[in-house]
Parts: sequence; C-alpha cells; structure tokens
Amino acid sequence: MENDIDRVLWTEEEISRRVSELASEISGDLGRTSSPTVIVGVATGALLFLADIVRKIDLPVIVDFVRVESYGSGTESSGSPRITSDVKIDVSGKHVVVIEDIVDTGNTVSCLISHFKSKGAHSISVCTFLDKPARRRVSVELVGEGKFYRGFEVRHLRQDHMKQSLYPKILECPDYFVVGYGMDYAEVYRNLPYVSVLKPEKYMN
Ligand SMILES: O=P(O)(O)OC[C@H]1O[C@H](OP(=O)(O)OP(=O)(O)O)[C@H](O)[C@@H]1O
Repeated sequence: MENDIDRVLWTEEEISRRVSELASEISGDLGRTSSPTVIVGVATGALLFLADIVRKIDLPVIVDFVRVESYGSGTESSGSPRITSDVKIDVSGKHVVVIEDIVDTGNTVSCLISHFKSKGAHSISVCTFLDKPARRRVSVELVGEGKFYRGFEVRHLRQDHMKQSLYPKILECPDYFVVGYGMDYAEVYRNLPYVSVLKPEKYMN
C-alpha cells in the first residue's frame, strides 16, 4: 500500500495530538450544559477519527452512526447526498456532534444538519478531521450553540508539507486526493494510520 503514496501529510503522532486538542475543546464546551450529547459518526470515513476522539472526550456521551452516500467510487461529490442509515437514538433535545473525516463541498454535513434539526436536536455541531473550505459549495449552518471544530485545513498544507512532492503538478491542483485515517479512494486505503496524498497515477487517467 505504501508504494501508492506520494507524501504523508500528517503522521500518527500529529493526528493523535490534534485529536486530543479537539476532544478537550469539545469536552469543555459541552461539559457546561445539562442536555445529553450524542456523538454521531458518519460512516464509513469517520471510523478511525470517531474511535480516537470519543476515547478522549471526558463526558458521558452517547455514540451512534449514520450512513450517507454521495461519492460512489470516484473523487467527485454527487451534490445530492442520501441518508441510507439513520441513528437509532432519539436526538430530540440533545446536543448532536457530527463527526466527519472531511468536509469538502459541505453537502453531506448540511444534509445531516437539516435532518437532525428536523428531529428537534437542541444544538448541532460539526467536528471534522479535515476541512477543504476552498471547495465549499454550500455554507455549513450550525444549530443553537453548535460549533464547527476542525482538525486541519487542507489548503494550508500545500506549501508547508508538499514542497518535496515527487509530483509537482499536485501543488497546482486544489483538490489533490488525500487518503488514510478513514479516507478512501475507491474504498481502499482507509486503514492507513496516517493521512497522505495518493500518487496521481492512481486516480488520474
Ligand atoms: O462535503 P462533501 O462534498 O459532502 O464531502 C464529504 C463527504 O465525503 C466523504 O464521504 P463519502 O461519500 O466518500 O463516503 P465514505 O465516508 O464512505 O468515504 C466524507 O466522508 C464526507 O462524508
């Protein structure tokens, strides 16, 4: 699998440090309120991030999952996500924190926010490991005192971490494809414990 990787963007250690920071922030924010908190992982991409962050959140949270389909097996969002598996918890009156591996166009989290709002959630936050604001097509409107937490912004990494790329053309491409730590290309590479850039020949024709 490592032969398919061009550059590592975040190592396991860097990920672990940032996840701890996010977990402390969330624990501090939600620890002050009396409503219960539901942490909702978006399958499949959020699986590693969810498992790591819930172990570091110092609150008695409920954990649940949704499944949303939009990308298929390629690299582009369809723009019309569908919730194909809902939470089993009643989120009415509760704080919902949607856990994502990446927010790209914003379609998926916006769809989930509308969904949980219609179910009467008290507040809705989004916690995404990666954020690609340059590709946003819809703005993410949080609910109540909900907050937007993000681990890293992808855009900022291009200069800091990718100067040594074997593929200089990636630097010109605002939507180079990142894999690992839950993120896939054609359903593969999710189990890499770090986040990395795939060699372009793996996804470009
Ligand atoms: O902001 P957006 O443009 O909506 O993109 C973000 C979504 O895309 C990815 O999911 P994907 O549909 O690839 O499924 P997966 O989680 O199974 O990888 C990712 O996990 C987010 O859910």
